[in-house]
Amino acid sequence: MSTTTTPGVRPLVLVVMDGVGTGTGDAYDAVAAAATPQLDRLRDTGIHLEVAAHGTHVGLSSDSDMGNSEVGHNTMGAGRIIPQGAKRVDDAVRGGEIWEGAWQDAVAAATADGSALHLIGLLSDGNVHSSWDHLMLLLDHAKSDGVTRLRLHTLFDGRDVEDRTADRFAARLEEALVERTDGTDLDWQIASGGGRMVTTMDRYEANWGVVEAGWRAHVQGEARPFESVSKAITTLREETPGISDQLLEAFTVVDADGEAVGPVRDGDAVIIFNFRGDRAIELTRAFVEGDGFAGFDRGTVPDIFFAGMTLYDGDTNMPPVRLVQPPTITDTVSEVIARSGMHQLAASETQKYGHMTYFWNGNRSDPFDAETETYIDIPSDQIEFDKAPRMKAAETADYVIKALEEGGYTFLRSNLAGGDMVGHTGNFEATITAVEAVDEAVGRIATAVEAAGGCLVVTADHGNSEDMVERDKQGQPRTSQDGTPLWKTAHSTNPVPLYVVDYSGHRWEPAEGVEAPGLSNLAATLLVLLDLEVPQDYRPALIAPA
Ligand SMILES: O=C(O)[C@@H](CO)OP(=O)(O)O
Ligand SMILES: [Mn+2]
Ligand SMILES: [Mn+2]
Repeated sequence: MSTTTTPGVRPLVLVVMDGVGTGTGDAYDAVAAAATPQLDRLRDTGIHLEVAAHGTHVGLSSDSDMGNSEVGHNTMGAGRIIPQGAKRVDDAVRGGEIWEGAWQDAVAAATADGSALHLIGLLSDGNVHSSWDHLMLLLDHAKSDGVTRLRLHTLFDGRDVEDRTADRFAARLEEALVERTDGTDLDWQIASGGGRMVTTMDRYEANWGVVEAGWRAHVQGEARPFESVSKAITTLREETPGISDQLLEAFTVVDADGEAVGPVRDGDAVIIFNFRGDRAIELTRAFVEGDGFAGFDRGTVPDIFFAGMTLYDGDTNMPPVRLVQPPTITDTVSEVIARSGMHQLAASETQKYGHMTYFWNGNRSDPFDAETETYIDIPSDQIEFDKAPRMKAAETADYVIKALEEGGYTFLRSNLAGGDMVGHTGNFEATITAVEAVDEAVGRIATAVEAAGGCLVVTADHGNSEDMVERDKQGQPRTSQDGTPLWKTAHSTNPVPLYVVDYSGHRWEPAEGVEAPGLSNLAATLLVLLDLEVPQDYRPALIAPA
């Protein structure tokens, strides 16, 4: 039996099954297709609720927006619905603040003799990391503010939008450029690009080589040369039939003499237009950090004006200059728990480490109280995740189980990444394996929580693996030309399960009259389970003493 540092309080364990929502149970639901005896057991023994994890429930603009890890973990940790992502930028556009300050400085740099404005980001309308509309607005304002030389560095998605649409997005962008430059002497061009999982958008320092590939392509103009972005996409697809947009090799667009059309030079202005930080921060650091930068050998770093769309890391104040200021999220649930003196553990593999720490804590990397909080980062594999779909589920469970056996922690939270990361590959069979590994890990944790006389809460941050096919407007599965399913790599708008099983003898029942239960109700639920006071502005708990 474990001893906890807070007498009389049993350990509370939260497991976030990343990207494991509740689907229809049809032939494209990898969660239903997987054998999940452990989750079935939880559903039968404890409280089972379904909560919303998308759209306005997590602070996004509309209920057609799928959930994602950033907003999901922010919302779970904050206990409130905070305006998020695209919506934050939309508000700044509406109020006009976005075109003041940093934007004006970027324009000033870019319109000085011979200089250019570089826009780097994800070419997508998925609204998870970037917004198509924001990019168009940047182009409009660059034109009205007199930016004559503009270069775009485009990362292909295939993850938040239908896969194998990079060519369509590139064509749309080319059209948008023509619309704005036709009949003018504006020199605006696409200068480089690549698939987001191999170019630039690494996260949590899992693989700096990805950022280095982007740096060579966007900044130095030294990646594989192509005469145009469309030529790059066609050729790379011919070389690897069926390749996902996420994996398209980094490239540089060159002119007839083989010269890169848009490397970043001294005096230029660079803006990363992604609003989400986890996959934008590493390239940001490569631009703004001094000699201490250790990610990779940058060569000569151009002396430029740099701005990000918004703040990507609150603790390190990165980037120091941004177009839109971020929301401040205070009194998050782990801050409240830290104030009570209870000890906390956060464990996750690298791919979701910042989700369980930084996003969970309202965009703050450091513990609130280093004396009482421990963060464990379990290194993720550096291969495509459908090749090793069990990911680090077992290892993550090992840490939680060991911590429970040794005692000392009152609140232990962890993330199991497989349902989401493998779901993003669009590989249905591998996603089933990933979900089964998650199920086993949850089962082992449940056994340890029971042995410790604790309480277990299991939920998810958004859907993904439970809906693995692209659908038409009527919700019918779409197929490729050869009749095979058009596998989906993106998240979903489905609800997620919430299981509460208390092995300590406390008895709970679902709280009555909670309106539109969602992820924002989790924090109060946890505080009630810990017998701590719930801050007044939190959304209510979903359980009450029976
Ligand atoms: O991989 C990512 O960056 C996003 C999808 O774009 O997934 P998640 O929100 O689950 O981290
Ligand atoms: Mn997620
Ligand atoms: Mn995801």
